[in-house]
Amino acid sequence: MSSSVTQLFKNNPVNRDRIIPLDFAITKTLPDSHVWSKHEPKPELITRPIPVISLSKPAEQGLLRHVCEEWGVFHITEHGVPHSLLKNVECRMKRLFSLPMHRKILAVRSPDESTGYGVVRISMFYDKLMWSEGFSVMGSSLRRHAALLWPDDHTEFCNVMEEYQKAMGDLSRRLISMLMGSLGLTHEDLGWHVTDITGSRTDSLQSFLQLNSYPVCPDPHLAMGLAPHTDSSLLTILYQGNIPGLEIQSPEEEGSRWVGVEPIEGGLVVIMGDLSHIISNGRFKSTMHRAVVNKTHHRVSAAYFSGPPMNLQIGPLTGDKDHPPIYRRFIWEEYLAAKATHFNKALTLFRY
Ligand SMILES: O=C(O)CCC(=O)C(=O)O
Ligand SMILES: [Fe+2]
Repeated sequence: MSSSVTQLFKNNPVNRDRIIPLDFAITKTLPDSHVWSKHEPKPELITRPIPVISLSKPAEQGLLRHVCEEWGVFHITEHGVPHSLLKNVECRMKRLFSLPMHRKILAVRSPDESTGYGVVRISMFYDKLMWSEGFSVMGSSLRRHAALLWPDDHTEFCNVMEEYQKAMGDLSRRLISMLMGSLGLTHEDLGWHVTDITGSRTDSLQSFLQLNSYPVCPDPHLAMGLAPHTDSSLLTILYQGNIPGLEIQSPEEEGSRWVGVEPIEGGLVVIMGDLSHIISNGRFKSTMHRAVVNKTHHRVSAAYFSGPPMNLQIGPLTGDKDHPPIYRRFIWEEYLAAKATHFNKALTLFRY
């Protein structure tokens, strides 16, 4: 991502005490700092299967628009990312997060940085702490941080993560084309709707990889893995292995119920981000989601966020006169800055 994003994090530093997670490996009871339910009662959970879209069946593209409007989250299968790569990523993540705390701390991100080891950035919006830790990768930060963790032995980790980022980049581009297609738009239209301030078209994606770790929790019903949020991306591709934990807000009863997104073997989860909601003029949902923890399994997930270059102007597709744009035009960087300050209220600031 551009240096202006780095600047964005510099302008919104996080208190250093709040970056280093608890040493979960030696914590046998849930400390008060991590007790959420007294603070925010957990709504009842319901189970409803999340739609599955096979990328090998072009006919299913027709389903896509409906699924994006209704759910904003879906599984994809036959996506072309080798199963062995997914398993390798999972295994490397487990190896990273199983390091002793004194090693992980060597790669801790500094208060004004976006990359490295630490709690997720949204922690700064909550009094309570989450039962999770993360490793954020952007641009060239991967090799720098991995070398701090494993001075003599980081090449394989970096190779796997780079291969994964490449696969996710290709898949993101393919999904974005499909999503535009489902709105009746061509790639050319995407150029028109996503043009830079000088008016020229660009195809390069900006991306960010967030590795999440949710250690085994002594009291999962009182803890929170990752607090409810929407993603600031165009779309996010999530690999969650085979341990459940991701939950989305029920499409029927916003705010009151959560639906568990059960992993499907070899599948990936696609989450529509705020930018898709805006580009589709509010049609596509950027669904509120969260991650819960469990008592028996260490869960890891890899979230790949993608979006347009930072200085590109984006805005709703010019609808017809019955559906005038409900959001103003802006650049992604502006949106991220608003999100860094106003978190879940940022979207409303861009409404007409
Ligand atoms: O770990 C998960 O299931 C969710 C991760 C997520 O929502 C995120 O990293 O933004
Ligand atoms: Fe997310």
